[in-house]
Amino acid sequence: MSHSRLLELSAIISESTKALHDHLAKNDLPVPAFANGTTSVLANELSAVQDALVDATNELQDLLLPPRNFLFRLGAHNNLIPLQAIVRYDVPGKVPLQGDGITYAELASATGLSEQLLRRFLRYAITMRVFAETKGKVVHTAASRALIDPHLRGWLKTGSNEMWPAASRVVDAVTKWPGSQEPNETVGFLFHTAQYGGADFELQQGFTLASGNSQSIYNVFETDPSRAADFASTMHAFSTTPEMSLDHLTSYDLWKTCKSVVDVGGSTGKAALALATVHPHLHVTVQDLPTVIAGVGQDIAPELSSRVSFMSHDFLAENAAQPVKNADVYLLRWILHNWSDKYSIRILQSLRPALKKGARVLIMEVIMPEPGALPLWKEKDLRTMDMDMLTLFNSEERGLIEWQKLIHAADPHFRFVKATEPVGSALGIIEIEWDSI
Ligand SMILES: C[S@@+](CC[C@H](N)C(=O)[O-])C[C@H]1O[C@@H](n2cnc3c(N)ncnc32)[C@H](O)[C@@H]1O
Repeated sequence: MSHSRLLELSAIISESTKALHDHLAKNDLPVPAFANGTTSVLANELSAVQDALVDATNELQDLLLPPRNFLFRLGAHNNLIPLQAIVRYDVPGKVPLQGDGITYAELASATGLSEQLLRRFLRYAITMRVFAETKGKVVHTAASRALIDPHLRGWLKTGSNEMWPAASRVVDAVTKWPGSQEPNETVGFLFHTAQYGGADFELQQGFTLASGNSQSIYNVFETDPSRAADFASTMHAFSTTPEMSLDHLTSYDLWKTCKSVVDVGGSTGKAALALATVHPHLHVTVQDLPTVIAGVGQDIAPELSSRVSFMSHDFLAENAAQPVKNADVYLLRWILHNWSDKYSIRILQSLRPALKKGARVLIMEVIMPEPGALPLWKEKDLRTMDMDMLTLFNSEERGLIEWQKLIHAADPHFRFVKATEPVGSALGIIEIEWDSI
């Protein structure tokens, strides 16, 4: 590294901070602050400045820490201890949103934790800027206040109760089952099917997947409503961000020229309803597992009910062939990243008997960037998702070349048309044409 890198970083930080400050001042917007939870959500038009600042300040810190301290920070597995305690004892809901805060003694009595233990948990969390302490009292920061949102709290519960213990055994699982593509040979699967109660399950191959591998955490959670609710919150927290907005789907250019769509693994029909609302000429069939589809669609607005229908279909059942023939488009949104190549190929192949020449298959998924193509903090978020897919499903987030290989492996008659990454969308759209009779 040249000596001037420090000065380059300092210039980026100085110029970007000034641009940010001027924008906020000119538009009379609040300045991001930790104290008492002032919002730090920046508008879209500031994202380039935000990217520059977050990456440059991180790089500067990373350069200045001695490698040993740097590694200690990276390997701080116990960051999740106070965070798990905070959500389990609902500390965010017990700290006043206004005023000068709450004493540790008051908070201890509200949570049932001892004052000494609560103080230890919170003082660690405070070093991560989750809560702050002023004059001996606990007050909110932006991050602790965000945890009042039940969905974000559910996400942190799933993260600390389910994903954390599972993550600790991922390397054991890949060592035990090298190269496996089986969803039941992941620690995530074993964990989710083990008796709830912590990470004391045995790492063993104790399962034969029922009905053509359709068993998944979606099914397993159905037997445990509280875990299911936290997981549903996690999915809600992920899927309601602007990056996951269905506008990125409905604004795709293909819809104007087609009439019939099958939303494969379409869950409770949110994407289908959005498509049918924005494009009044479209008819959409939603398919998902029977347990997901049961009872769905009763309360659809009358103007949509004739154009959105629901059917159960297990895309991995024995000899599963797509039952809706000759649709114009088959949509797979956020499906294949849950499955290894072996099963993703099977899911794509199961469409073939239904496809007419020229039919389109749309795969809406993360398209992993090449290293360095995105701001590092955003790339890291995506690589986090990739690790989650490995943990839970033995699957992966794929880059464009991997998507193209997968599609070709499913059938050379699947012709790659284009990949589009709508501005501001977490998911890209890969368009494939069925090029056979
Ligand atoms: C990550 S969700 C995506 C849902 C929806 N497409 C969306 O974009 O929000 C994956 C969906 O696949 C469904 N699924 C899982 N295994 C399935 C199977 N074997 N057959 C049909 N659907 C399945 C799940 O029930 C779930 O609704």
